[in-house]
Amino acid sequence: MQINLLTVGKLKEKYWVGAVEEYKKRLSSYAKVSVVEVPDEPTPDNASAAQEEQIKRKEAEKLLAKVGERDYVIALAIEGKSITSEEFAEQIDRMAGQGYSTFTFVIGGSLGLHETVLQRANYKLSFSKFTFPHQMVRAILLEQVYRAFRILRGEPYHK
Ligand SMILES: C[S@@+](CC[C@H](N)C(=O)[O-])C[C@H]1O[C@@H](n2cnc3c(N)ncnc32)[C@H](O)[C@@H]1O
Repeated sequence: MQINLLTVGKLKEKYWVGAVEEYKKRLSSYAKVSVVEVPDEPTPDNASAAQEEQIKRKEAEKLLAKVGERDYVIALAIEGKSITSEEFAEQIDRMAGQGYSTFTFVIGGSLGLHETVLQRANYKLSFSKFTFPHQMVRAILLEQVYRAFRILRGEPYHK
C-alpha cells in the first residue's frame, strides 16, 4: 500500500520533524510513505476574501496536480467526518478491499483547503472541531495511520 501525505507549506519546527520522521519510520513496516510539500502562497495580513479565495485556488491547483487518478483521496477538514480510530482503520481496510492501493491524504495551509480539493476528495476526515496547525496535523495523521495498521493486524498498541 502507498500512503501519500500531500501538504501545503514546509514542516519547519524541529519537534514536528522529529515526530513525523518517527511515525514514517514505524509505518515503513506496513506501507510505503511519501510526504510531498507544495509551496504555500504568500498571504498578505489584510487579504480580502476574494484574495484568500484566489490563494486557496492556486494552492489547490498545485495539490491536485499531485493527485493520481486512481488515488483514494482523504481531505483533512475541520468540517469533515469525525470517526474513531477503529472506524478509520475499517475505512482504510474497506477501501483497500475495493481495490484502492494508494491513499492520498491532503492537509491544507493556513487558509484551509479550496472547494475543488474537497470536491475531489473521496472522504473528508475531521480530527474534531478544533483548528490545529497544519504541522501538528501531519504528526497526528501519521500516528493515526500507524495506529490503524496496528489495529488491522491485531497488534498491541491501540489502548
Ligand atoms: C491551520 S488549518 C486551516 C484553518 C482554516 N481556517 C480552515 O478552516 O481550514 C490547516 C489545515 O490543517 C488541517 N486541520 C486543522 N485542524 C483540523 C481538524 N480539526 N481536523 C482535520 N484537519 C484539520 C486542515 O487540512 C486544514 O486545512
